[in-house]
Amino acid sequence: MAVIYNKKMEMYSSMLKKDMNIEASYSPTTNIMVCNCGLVNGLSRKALKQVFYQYGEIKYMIMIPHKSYCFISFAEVEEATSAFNNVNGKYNGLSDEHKIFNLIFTVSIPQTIIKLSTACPDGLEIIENFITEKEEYFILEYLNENWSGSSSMKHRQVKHYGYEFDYDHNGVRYDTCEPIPKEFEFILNAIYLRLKWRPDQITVNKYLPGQGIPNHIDNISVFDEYILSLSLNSDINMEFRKDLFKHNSVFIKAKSLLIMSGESRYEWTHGITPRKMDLISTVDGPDVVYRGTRFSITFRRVIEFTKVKKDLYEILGCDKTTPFETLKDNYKKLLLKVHPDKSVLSSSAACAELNKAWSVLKDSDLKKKYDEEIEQSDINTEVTIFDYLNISDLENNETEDTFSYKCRCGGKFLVPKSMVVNVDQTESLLFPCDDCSLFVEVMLPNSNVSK
Ligand SMILES: O=C(O)CCC(=O)C(=O)O
Ligand SMILES: [Fe+2]
Ligand SMILES: [Zn+2]
Repeated sequence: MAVIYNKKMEMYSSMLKKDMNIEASYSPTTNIMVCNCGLVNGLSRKALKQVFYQYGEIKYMIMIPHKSYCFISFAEVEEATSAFNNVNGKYNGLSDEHKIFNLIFTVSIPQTIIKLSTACPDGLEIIENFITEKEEYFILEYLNENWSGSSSMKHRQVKHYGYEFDYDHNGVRYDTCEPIPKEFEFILNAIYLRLKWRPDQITVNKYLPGQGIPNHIDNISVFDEYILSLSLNSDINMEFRKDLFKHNSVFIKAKSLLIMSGESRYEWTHGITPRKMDLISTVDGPDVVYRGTRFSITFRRVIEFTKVKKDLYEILGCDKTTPFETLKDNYKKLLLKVHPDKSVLSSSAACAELNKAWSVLKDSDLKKKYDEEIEQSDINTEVTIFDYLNISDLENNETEDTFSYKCRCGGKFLVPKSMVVNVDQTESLLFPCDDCSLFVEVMLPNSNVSK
């Protein structure tokens, strides 16, 4: 029997020859190419099998990443012939864009199983089943019930706890933000057991199928060395990129915890492509899986205020004594590295930081002023105020001569009574936490300061 292909099918066969160096066959073989459906348009192995299994013993299904065709191989020519006659050009029961397959017989099929790169960037760790199904359900229930107050970004919804980013001041503030709910406590504890690290800022992202998050590096001057993400309700591919050419797609299952530190946190961007499905590796070869609604909980720790402040010289990799020409060279080199046009690694924050440093240090007057400021800054270290309090806010149960107040870090602010009771002062006083770098400001009774 000779098979006659129309013009369109002839076009597919010449594409096949060009792409894969595989010949179309004008008599039946065991091999069939599905010309118009493949991984790139979301055809899964399962759907392919569903169409063909009834015609005989399927030997291979070859799916090729990023291609709109695929191959199926039967044990016998008769089986393939029957499949061809029943499926080609006919409604096959699948939905939408997959409902009609155009087929050709081929002399052979691609031989090498195409593998997706599964290497992880250094410093990236994925812990599968970090929480149980029950715990996942519990958190999802909580999030769904408490989702009001979230803000809609272009491609997802977000909600912050602990601290939120203040775009006006390019820093974080806790006073406008909901505290971390106690429902998350068991996760924080499990994280602490593992990393001896306790996050204090949480972002919950909600992605519908087709939504994603642009490639980015989490702000390095606000958050410290770990960025964690717990995935809920749907698996997903996260894209990691470094320089222009390094790209890894990492498949992240629901209930798993992603830990970014080291290179993966500081040198690779991460992002989620807005798509309804993902390409994944299976033991049989590549496949597609469809996304559901996904929640992710990102855990971060805010760098205490004093650490955030970076010396302008440090930013340019120099010091006070570096000659002007070297400063200028460094600035140019570093800018190339972070500039959005030059590299996917770009972070606009890094770019802005460099420009800020250079705008001051290139100007001899400003530089002189800045040098004087640094000398002064040992004396005027800035502090972060955790809360403004009246004496009545303080707890009286510490010791006979001391009030106390709980810090969000678990530590305490200790306030000697002698400093605040029956004192003839009209101002307020600052008291440090005994465990972290935060302060409370206590208004004295005579004070007129209202905040
Ligand atoms: O959804 C995720 O897993 C990642 C979220 C993320 O990168 C972020 O919130 O910074
Ligand atoms: Fe992130
Ligand atoms: Zn504290």
